[in-house]
Amino acid sequence: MTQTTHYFKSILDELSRAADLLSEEQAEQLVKQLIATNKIFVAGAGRSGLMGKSFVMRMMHMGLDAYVVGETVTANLEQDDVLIIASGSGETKSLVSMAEKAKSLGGTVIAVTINADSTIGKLADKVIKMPGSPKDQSEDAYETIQPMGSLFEQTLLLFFDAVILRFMEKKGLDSDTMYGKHANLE
Ligand SMILES: O=P(O)(O)OC[C@H]1O[C@](O)(CO)[C@@H](O)[C@@H]1O
Repeated sequence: MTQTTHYFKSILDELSRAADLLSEEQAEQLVKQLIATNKIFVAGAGRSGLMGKSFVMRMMHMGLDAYVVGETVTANLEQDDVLIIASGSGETKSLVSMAEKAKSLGGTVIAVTINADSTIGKLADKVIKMPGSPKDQSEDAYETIQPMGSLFEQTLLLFFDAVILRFMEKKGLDSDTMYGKHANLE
């Protein structure tokens, strides 16, 4: 095994441990919220934002009215719409302001974060706690061989994909029906 494939397996081990630490109840609440909500917005900075984008794409494939905050084409957040904020630290400044704005507009804020006691965690109506180490690992005891927020960002991607599968199960969707909404001008 080369060193790179060895690292690959170590990352998988870390993700496997992360799966055991997720809350089924919090995940189920998120799925229920997606079913009940009119419009869904997802925000995140940097790599956390990239994972959020992939989640929005699948929600669109499932027929949900979902948007990436900051994209050129997005709707307006209205009363009772949901804003999902993905932030490992829960302290990214632009996302703190966004959470405050969404609350002032009557939206429901869901924080997906490592740090439930963070500024965004405290502002949120609901917190989905992710295991892992925040990008600043200097004072964190969680063990990972990966730099900064990598483990959180990978966990986020897999968690969101698992949420998609649960939503599909509840709504009787399959890959064929969703493929009907796949981009066909690419
Ligand atoms: O998830 P956070 O803590 O809001 O940080 C945002 C982003 O900052 C980065 O460290 C890069 O600037 C990314 O790895 C991370 O996704």
